[in-house]
Amino acid sequence: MAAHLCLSQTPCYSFKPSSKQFLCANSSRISCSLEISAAQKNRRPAEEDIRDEARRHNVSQSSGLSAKYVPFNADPTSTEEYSLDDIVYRSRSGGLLDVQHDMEALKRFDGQYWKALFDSRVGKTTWPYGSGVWSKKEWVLPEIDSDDIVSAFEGNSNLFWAERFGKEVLDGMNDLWVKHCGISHTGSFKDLGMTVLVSQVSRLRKMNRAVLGVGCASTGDTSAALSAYCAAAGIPAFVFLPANRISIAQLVQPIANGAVVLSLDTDFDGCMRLIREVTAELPIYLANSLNSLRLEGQKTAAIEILQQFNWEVPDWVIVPGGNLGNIYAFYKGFKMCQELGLVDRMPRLVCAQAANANPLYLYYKSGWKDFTPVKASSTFASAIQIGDPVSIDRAVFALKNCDGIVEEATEEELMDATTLADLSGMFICPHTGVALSALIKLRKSGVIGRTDRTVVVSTAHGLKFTQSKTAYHSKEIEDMACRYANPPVQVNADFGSVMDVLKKKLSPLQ
Ligand SMILES: Cc1ncc(COP(=O)(O)O)c(C=O)c1O
Ligand SMILES: N[C@@H](CCOP(=O)(O)O)C(=O)O
Repeated sequence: MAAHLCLSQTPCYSFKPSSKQFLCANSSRISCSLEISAAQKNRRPAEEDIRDEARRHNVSQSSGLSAKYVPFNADPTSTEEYSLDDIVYRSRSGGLLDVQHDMEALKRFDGQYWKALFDSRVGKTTWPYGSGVWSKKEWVLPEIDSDDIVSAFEGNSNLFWAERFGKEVLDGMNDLWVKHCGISHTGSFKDLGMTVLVSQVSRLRKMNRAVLGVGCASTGDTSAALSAYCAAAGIPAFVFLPANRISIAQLVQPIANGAVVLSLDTDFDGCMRLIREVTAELPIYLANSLNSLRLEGQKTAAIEILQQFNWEVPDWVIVPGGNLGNIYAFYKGFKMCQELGLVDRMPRLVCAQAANANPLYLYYKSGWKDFTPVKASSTFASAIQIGDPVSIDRAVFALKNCDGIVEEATEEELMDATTLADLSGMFICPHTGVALSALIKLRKSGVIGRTDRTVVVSTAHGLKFTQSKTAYHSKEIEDMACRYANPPVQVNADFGSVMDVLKKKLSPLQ
């Protein structure tokens, strides 16, 4: 069982970090890996589940590693800090918080060590490392007990080579990838952050902290993830949704998972204001990305991309932005990999917004001079219909520090891009369409080169957004040409009529 201790588990602190000793550690891990496969031939006893098994193997703490809350982008002389077991979402000055890891402790292990450790965990069922998030536990919540973790083995999502879209829509782009974060437990990238937040809540409740439930404002994906993870852990969930502004598929998710669903006659920004007021008054823990814990999970998607490229850095990563937590999470994931020696540079990030909800784009275009929240109008990319993003400061920091860019997409552009992606074999959400539209523009202007390795982050499953796809293919959208619509053909159920239709379809192909 020593194998579990040193390979699947945590850095062993019994050795010191000289390069020679690292070599020893690494070679001992290799021999351990042989032992582990022999040991795994024996299944765990029938009465044991995978949590029990992890406990028996003592697959648990990352001794010596730690993390805390600090004010986001604080002055280096600041001494303000909080334990992750505190219930705190804002700094004393009212600013954002950030989870700060003990980088010196993490640096006691070199980049090779971390790469080997993370790679060794992919695709296994070992609790909790079978999750793409918890396979990076030491960089996420190093101090949480594995017993407190609430996970659906999220992450490890497909990095899809968008061969046909790249070649045909983008004029021969041959290194284009779509990171399918939405092909996930609840159908969006929010699972990555929610497993971390709900796990911490589970820990706080065991510590008898006053957390009777967890709540969020949502445009549909945060609420779905929160409800599912809370249901899995038996924790009450409360979700505030803008009435008539989210898809039916998204609305039904929290209902089905037993959350208390409040449908409010306001937009997302109004729901966000309300949940902040409510969580300040009641023992309900705030689950929106204002809570920096969420971003610790979301950042693992960036680490996973590097891992999937065998630790090579792509040139560009394009992320659709709404409340703007995710763009910072990606930055943070890439930055940690650079600082800890897993890679030697950063990709350039692009944040893509719907033109109908574009406060970050306007700010960027003003040369970062003038930020004004906007009243977001209706968009098919409904999950990013946000005019007053809580993580604006995080997003600006991220973009400034990686030579980033902000782009926008009109309704027609984003729906056309979504449809073209679907026609090339994907089935994406409109937010991914926003990111692809940004890519199309940046390719056309030559900012992104034909051979640049580019990753587009797909944030939700297309099946949540069938209403907009149906409207497009039925050419029912006012003022939109719906150029790529592919409506079904109504045809009489007799051989002659069917043959007529098929011959017409085949003739241009001959
Ligand atoms: C599907 C989808 N894509 C993109 C986003 C944008 O993410 P963020 O709010 O972190 O900018 C959201 C949520 O806002 C979302 O639900
Ligand atoms: N798209 C989000 C909006 C809220 O974002 P969050 O990351 O702050 O929770 C949603 O699905 O609700």
